[in-house]
Amino acid sequence: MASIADYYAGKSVLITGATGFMGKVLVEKLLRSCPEVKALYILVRPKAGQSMQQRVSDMMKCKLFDRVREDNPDFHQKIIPISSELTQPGLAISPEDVEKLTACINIVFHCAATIRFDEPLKHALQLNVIATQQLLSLAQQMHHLEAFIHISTAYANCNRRHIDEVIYPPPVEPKKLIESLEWMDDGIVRDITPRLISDRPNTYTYTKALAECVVQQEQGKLNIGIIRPSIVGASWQEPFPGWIDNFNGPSGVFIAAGKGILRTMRANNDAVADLIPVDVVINLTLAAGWYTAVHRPKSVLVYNCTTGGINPFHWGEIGRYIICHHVMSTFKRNPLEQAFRRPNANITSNYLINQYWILVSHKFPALIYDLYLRLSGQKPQMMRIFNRLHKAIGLLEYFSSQDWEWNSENMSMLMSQLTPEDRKTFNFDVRQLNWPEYIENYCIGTKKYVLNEDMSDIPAARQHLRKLRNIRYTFNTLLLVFIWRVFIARSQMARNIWYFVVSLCFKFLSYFRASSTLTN
Ligand SMILES: CCCCCCCCCCCCCCCC(=O)SCCNC(=O)CCNC(=O)[C@H](O)C(C)(C)COP(=O)(O)OP(=O)(O)OC[C@H]1O[C@@H](n2cnc3c(N)ncnc32)[C@H](O)[C@@H]1OP(=O)(O)O
Ligand SMILES: NC(=O)C1=CN([C@@H]2O[C@H](COP(=O)(O)OP(=O)(O)OC[C@H]3O[C@@H](n4cnc5c(N)ncnc54)[C@H](OP(=O)(O)O)[C@@H]3O)[C@@H](O)[C@H]2O)C=CC1
Repeated sequence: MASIADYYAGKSVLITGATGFMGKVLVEKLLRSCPEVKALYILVRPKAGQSMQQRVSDMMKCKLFDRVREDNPDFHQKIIPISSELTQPGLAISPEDVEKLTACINIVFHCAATIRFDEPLKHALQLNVIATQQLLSLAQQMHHLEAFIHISTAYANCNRRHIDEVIYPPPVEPKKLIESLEWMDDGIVRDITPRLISDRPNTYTYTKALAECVVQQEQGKLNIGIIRPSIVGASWQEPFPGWIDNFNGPSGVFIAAGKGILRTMRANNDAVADLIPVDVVINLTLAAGWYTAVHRPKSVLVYNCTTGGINPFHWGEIGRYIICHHVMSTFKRNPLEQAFRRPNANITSNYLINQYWILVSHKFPALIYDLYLRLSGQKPQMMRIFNRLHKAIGLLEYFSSQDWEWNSENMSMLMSQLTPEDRKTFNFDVRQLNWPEYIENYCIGTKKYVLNEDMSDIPAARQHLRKLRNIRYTFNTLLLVFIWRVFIARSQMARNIWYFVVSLCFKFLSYFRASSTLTN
């Protein structure tokens, strides 16, 4: 049986979303583990004042590509950027580029999407559904296409508790929705969005479900595979542990906890925290590309790429074990710079307890800090930061307070098809994943690669934590003295206790002094 790397040798691959988190890891892994791949065509748009070329050359300088750079300093020659804006008709690809792509592409990996939970429905539909439709049309014109791999999400059907590796009927026929929304202005669409998304929490999961349906409609014409990852986190092993480049999902939570901003969060202790490392997802994606092209399954194969059913890890464990132990101790050993308070976060499933801690540990310190900023002539900012944090956490809570069960038989089937060598090179066996170790590397990764903090500045960050600890002790002592003074002024009994304690202290001191004079 030919290995995965043998299969990709001499192949031209088209990747959308290559500048994103997962896309970059896909590009890197293909270049590193399939060095004979012919060319990687990546659809890129100019963004934030940067041209397409600038963006691609910046991307290739990223630390993620260090290992590839070592193996092959000329790796950039294999990357061919194609200018494209996926929300435009024809994906805004020039006729010359269309000709080039249709003539040479063998495999398509469609990663691009908007993953924002608060995306207006029209935009999410444009990017996640209509762009997918357009890409499928382009794929049908490709003369040598062997496989089309679509990246979906395990939460596309989060309105169900048990999710099989099948494409469920869509909430609405995508074509009808596209036609209806076309004539509606943004205000009307905003008003009807909650009714449309119904039992899904956001436009993201809703449009990803519609996209799966759009992909399925092409199943007679193309060889298609759909990958459904759960919550994608930092890399486990490759190209090095802990690589991550965004604030999404758990990363933002870890950073906010490490900065001492996030002190409380709501999660269901018994629910599975279905994190999956990005390198696992990418290894499975490449293996699925190989399998789809070589074995040409009759219908679309869906791969639920999750950990819950294989190596479960619960929010409660994260709360007790990870937050209290690993995340906090990792961040105390390797503190983030300029922390607001010492890291100390707790997970609770109780709404009222969470609200209490939000008031005491979030809003009250923010208010005091903003008062200090105002008094020192600076602009208050802490309350604004906390309001944004609460909005973000509120959007994530849907996923951390419920439980899903994914069937992942196709993942096991795919593993059984790999040669022993490929099973190592394209490892997606999550049974071997050691969660505490993974989370520790994840936390360090957020410090190094998301916040770009220098590990040599750790002593200064520790010093800052010590200063915060002293501020807290001083503040608590002053608060206690103040409360006690108020209490004493109002109660005779409190005064009596106070005089009794003070006289006891004096007696103890005089005894101590007398006995030390005797021994001298
Ligand atoms: C203990 C363990 C518990 C873990 C508990 C996790 C539960 C985890 C459940 C996830 C469940 C996913 C399940 C579906 C998985 C998918 O299928 S897809 C991937 C999931 N998608 C996401 O996670 C995206 C969610 N995020 C969003 O939708 C938006 O970011 C939000 C939450 C609406 C916030 O929007 P916003 O206020 O406009 O802020 P945003 O534009 O994101 O960021 C503004 C700036 O702040 C920065 N920033 C953002 N966050 C931070 C931060 N924490 N610190 C510093 N700066 C930050 C950004 O970099 C950005 O900077 P600029 O680019 O402007 O310079
Ligand atoms: N991250 C996660 O936890 C999970 C992700 N997924 C799925 O994986 C895929 C990749 O996600 P991830 O890498 O995290 O997402 P990112 O947000 O990091 O990347 C999205 C990519 O899509 C591109 N893109 C977005 N809009 C456009 C546009 N209008 N025209 C051209 N390109 C565009 C972005 O390009 P640009 O750089 O120009 O913005 C970027 O390359 C998505 O399909 C997502 O649904 C599934 C489950 C979990």
